[in-house]
Amino acid sequence: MDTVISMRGATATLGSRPVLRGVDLTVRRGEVVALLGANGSGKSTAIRAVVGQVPLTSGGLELFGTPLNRFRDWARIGYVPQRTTAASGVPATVREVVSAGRLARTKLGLPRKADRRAVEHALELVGMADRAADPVEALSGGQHQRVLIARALSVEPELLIMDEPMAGVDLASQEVLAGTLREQVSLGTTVLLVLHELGPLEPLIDRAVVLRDGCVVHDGPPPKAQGQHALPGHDHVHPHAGHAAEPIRTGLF
Ligand SMILES: Nc1ncnc2c1ncn2[C@@H]1O[C@H](COP(=O)(O)OP(=O)(O)OP(=O)(O)O)[C@@H](O)[C@H]1O
Repeated sequence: MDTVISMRGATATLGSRPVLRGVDLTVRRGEVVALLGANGSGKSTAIRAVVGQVPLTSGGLELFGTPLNRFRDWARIGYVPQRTTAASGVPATVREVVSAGRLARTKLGLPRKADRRAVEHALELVGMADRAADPVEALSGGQHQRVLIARALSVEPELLIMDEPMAGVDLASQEVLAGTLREQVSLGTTVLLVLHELGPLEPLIDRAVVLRDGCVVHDGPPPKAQGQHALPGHDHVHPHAGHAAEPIRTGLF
């Protein structure tokens, strides 16, 4: 099977802190892999390293079989960073934000019909087509997240990388997103996502990689959450929930 992501013995340091300490992460074509772990275990850093935003201090990384330093094919990858607002102070409509994602494909040429169609399709996939002309400031947190995911989908990526796509997302949006993801997976899209709990995505996950203190402590079937909730000391406090920081018990770690 083709290997889409191959990270070998990756180490990375942020400030003076070793955050990745020899991470092996393989994602094969068509797989859906969840990256799990407690707060601060290095999940975001690992996927930011995959998309070239955090340099590795040692180890190797290949994307689609090409070493990162020679990889140029970013339009094959859709990336949804850990939730920031899609608005970021710049007035823009939902369609403009999603179209910005498509620029990776248009290569700064004028958008063609196919590009416009891809943007509309991405909006439909996340159930936001009827809000296309609205300013992003007017959206709820969950709707923002749907727009960011539409932006990543607008490039029609072969590999979709998402950092906690369900964080701070209302139940209705969670269901829409789970459906969107299911459809992408059925089309053969490879997916790597950071999750703090499997939740509604559990049926889609082929494999889980669990990090602890920058090391992989599990790589295999997704851990069963049930029956482990009673484990002590395994709280995951979610910083992006948008309400008072209640520890969320994942039962996974
Ligand atoms: N820019 C930075 N400078 C220094 N340390 C950092 C920086 N960014 C992250 N860290 C630290 O690196 C460690 C790993 O962070 P990372 O965001 O990868 O963890 P995570 O598993 O994604 O956590 P969370 O679930 O809270 O998002 C944490 O201890 C964090 O405080």
